[in-house]
Amino acid sequence: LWTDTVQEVLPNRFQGYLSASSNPEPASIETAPDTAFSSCESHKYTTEIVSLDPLVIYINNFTTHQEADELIAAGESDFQPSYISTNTGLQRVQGRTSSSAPLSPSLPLVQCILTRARTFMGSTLSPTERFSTPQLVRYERGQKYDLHTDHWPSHQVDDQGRLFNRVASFFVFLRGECEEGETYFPEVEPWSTSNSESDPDARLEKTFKGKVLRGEYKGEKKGVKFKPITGNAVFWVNIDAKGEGDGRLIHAGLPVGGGEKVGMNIWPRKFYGWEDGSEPRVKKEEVRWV
Ligand SMILES: O=C(O)CCC(=O)C(=O)O
Ligand SMILES: [Fe+2]
Repeated sequence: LWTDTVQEVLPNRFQGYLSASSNPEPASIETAPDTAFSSCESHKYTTEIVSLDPLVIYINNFTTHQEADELIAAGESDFQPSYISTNTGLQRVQGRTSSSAPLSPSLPLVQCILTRARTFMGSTLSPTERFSTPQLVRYERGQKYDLHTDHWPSHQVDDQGRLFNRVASFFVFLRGECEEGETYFPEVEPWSTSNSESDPDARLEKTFKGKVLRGEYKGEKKGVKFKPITGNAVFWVNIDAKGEGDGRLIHAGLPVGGGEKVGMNIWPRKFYGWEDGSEPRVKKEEVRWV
């Protein structure tokens, strides 16, 4: 039962339980309340496309308010000043003043949310392509995350020699009780502003009812920003079909004016071949997930 072949065909939420490194004693398996999985499977989200190219999708009710609170509670004791992940390791930078907490993917609720994200990704992820450890980010008054992209400028190499990158991002607003603090994409024009509308801002307001707004950069109207609303999420694609990073997805967490904003980063990873050409460094059956 504990072979990789079995793992590949199992739903994502069970894969962790069966990994070769985990204890296969059934008694040691942490079980989730039935409600966690049933609410997970029968998700209630709806979607609206903000931009087709690059692809940016607004997701209403990606989590329930209860799930959002439970996710925050799960990471509560692990918040640390935020770092960024670079080619040379983790770094503290002035441009990111929030605090962050990792969320263990083995927690049933976290697995549930990752399963939801995997289902959303449809056929774009293979069963062996996994998610980075999800991350909570918390901002208090004045805290922000300056313009950045979520993908690495060059693909990362896993311990098997495989190249990987963050193909897409979900940013989920888990607590939106704040002023300002929008997630801002200066290079993404919402579709309605490119239509021949006499007042694209009014049209945007009408379409998204205040959830999605025109942004402003150096005094000029530019791009799009998303208001933190508990349970809602923004999804976008970072890496194009050729495996190259799309700089148009540059974005920022604007400074929070007051109150508190908590978000959750979910980063699906895709593989982009092997570091040393096409040859795997290890035999295929020895490959373990990262
Ligand atoms: O806080 C936000 O609105 C965006 C956060 C973000 O982009 C990130 O953590 O990578
Ligand atoms: Fe980001």
